[in-house]
Amino acid sequence: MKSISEAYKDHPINLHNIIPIDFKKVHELPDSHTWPSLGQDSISDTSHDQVIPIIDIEDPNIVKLIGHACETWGAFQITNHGISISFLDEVESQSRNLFTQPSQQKLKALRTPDSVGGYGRPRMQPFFPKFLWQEGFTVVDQSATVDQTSKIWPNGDHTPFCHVMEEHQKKSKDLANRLLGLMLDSLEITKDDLRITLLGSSSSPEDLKSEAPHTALQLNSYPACPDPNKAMGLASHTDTSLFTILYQSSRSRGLQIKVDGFGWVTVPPVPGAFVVNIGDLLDILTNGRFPSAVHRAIVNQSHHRISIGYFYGPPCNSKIAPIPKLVDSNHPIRYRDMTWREYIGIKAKHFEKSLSFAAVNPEIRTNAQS
Ligand SMILES: O=C(O)CCC(=O)C(=O)O
Ligand SMILES: [Fe+2]
Repeated sequence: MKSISEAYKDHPINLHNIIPIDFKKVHELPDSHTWPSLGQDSISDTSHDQVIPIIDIEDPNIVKLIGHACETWGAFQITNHGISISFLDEVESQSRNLFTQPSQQKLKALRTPDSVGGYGRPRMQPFFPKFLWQEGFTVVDQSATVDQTSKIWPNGDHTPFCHVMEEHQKKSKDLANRLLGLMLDSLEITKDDLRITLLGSSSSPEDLKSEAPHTALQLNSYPACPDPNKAMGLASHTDTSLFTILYQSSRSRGLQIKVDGFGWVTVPPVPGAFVVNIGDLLDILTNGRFPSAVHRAIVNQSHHRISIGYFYGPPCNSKIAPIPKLVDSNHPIRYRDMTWREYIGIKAKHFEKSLSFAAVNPEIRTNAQS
């Protein structure tokens, strides 16, 4: 069975699209990074700030609150989750530390065209004619990360970074498990129902535990930008995860979610909170009940913004299909069965139209693609 990292190898990206510019040397927005058609669309409307709910994980109504947020917005912010602000500050500061290294050092950890982990531009880059104002570092495999970061920081200085990222992945995994349970409860779906869809009826509950979920930590860096209204951090997209747990630095706004009837809504940073957004895989598994959130990151002139996304996925050999209990005459089946690997292939080819390609009837579009 191929791993997901191996599945990505089937869809290599052009090297030109991987190497970020040296942002420190750029004082005017280059034409290569100027998005002419953004106009007013890039300006956030602060009056809509409170649309995406902020939920305390210890709230007695947590199941209802999470279910409502997922169905309505495909996203929410979660507080009181047990991961301390001081720890998150450390994760942010180690990420900042990596991105403030000289360009020639960071390039030593450049991901190869067919790999997921390491330093580089976002995987979505090839879908756009203009470059994004972003550089990223993806942590998938701990030993590869140790290897790559030891090239960025010679003399063993990579250890604190690697240690904190490993801890963050562990803590995020526990939180993701807890959130998944709450999301399923809100739909009256058990973990067994989910397991049978993902791994088949001959699998056992131990299989879901022993088959490690596929996860990745995505560190995003958006340096202060000379002309933010003409630049784009990460363009409109949905995540290829069950859901994503995102930490954003509290100093500057940047994340926006597209909401029907509102347009682009800014998700303001709440100190210590995570943004949770539904990804394509949970959209498919819930038969569209939890829509994958369309989102993007805009940039600003004064701050170097950092965000850290934990992409939570099912085991690598999973089948992705609507859970039968969520399909009935009122909720006709929206998506066809496929393996996760097949979906990665669809995404690599069709990007934002991927959910339509997974739909039984492509005319029935999810609101993830409006
Ligand atoms: O930086 C952000 O707020 C969004 C990051 C994001 O969407 C991603 O990493 O997929
Ligand atoms: Fe995203």
